[in-house]
Amino acid sequence: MGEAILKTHNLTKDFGALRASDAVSIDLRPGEIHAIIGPNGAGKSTLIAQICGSLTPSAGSVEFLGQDVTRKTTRARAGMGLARTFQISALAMEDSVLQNALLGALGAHGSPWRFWRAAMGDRDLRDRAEAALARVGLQDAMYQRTGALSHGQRRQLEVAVALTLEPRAFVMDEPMAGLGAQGSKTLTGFLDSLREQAPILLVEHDMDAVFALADRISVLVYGKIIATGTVDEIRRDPAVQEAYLGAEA
Ligand SMILES: Nc1ncnc2c1ncn2[C@@H]1O[C@H](COP(=O)(O)OP(=O)(O)OP(=O)(O)O)[C@@H](O)[C@H]1O
Repeated sequence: MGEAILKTHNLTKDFGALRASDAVSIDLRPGEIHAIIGPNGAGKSTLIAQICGSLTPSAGSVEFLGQDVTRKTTRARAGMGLARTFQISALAMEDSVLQNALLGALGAHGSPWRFWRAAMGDRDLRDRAEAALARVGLQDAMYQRTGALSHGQRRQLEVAVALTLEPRAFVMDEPMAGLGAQGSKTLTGFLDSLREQAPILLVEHDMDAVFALADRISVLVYGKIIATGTVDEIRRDPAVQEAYLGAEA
């Protein structure tokens, strides 16, 4: 695997006396799914928020595509191709699937009606939106109301929206949350193929999904990375078993 696309260097975040991220250094390499796991309150969301720019670190830095982006806004990072998905659904439920993909392509969520009318007429944007929908398997649902999609299909649409921006890396926050067993299985298969498009930093509680998908896993406990390795290495690691996986492993 080549040079890392995304890296953190000693990323640290204090909330008063609580150190929620403690000198976290991880990287995301081309073509991989790197999962971050850890018990509730371990600092997974805090870490992702600093990587994406919605939370300022107390110390340390974030590097994306070889650039130090620690001081860049969320929007600037997104513009460079850092695609965050699934944290809060940004989909407009009353709009059609195609409209949502188009608005993503336009980077214009929340823009007035006349903007999207213009977007519908823009062949290039429309091609990009349609290609992204085809990529996630939603080409037949293009004209459906987004609110009528299943939870799993909405996740796929969120990925399509992200794809229209030609992402260089995905950061995914619990994509399996709220999906049933079948939905998780379908989404797992889909994410498996998505890593070729752009590598995925995946925070996920569903261990079946993590073990099925991850090329590498990092285990976060009390804000610190206690181990990084392949699925087998992590399953066998005594410190990980003690701190987190227990009988599950
Ligand atoms: N804005 C904040 N102010 C104060 N403390 C915070 C804040 N955000 C998070 N924390 C604390 O930081 C620690 C890490 O929280 P975080 O939400 O990052 O963990 P997590 O691993 O994402 O948990 P979960 O798996 O439950 O989502 C927790 O002790 C939490 O209470």
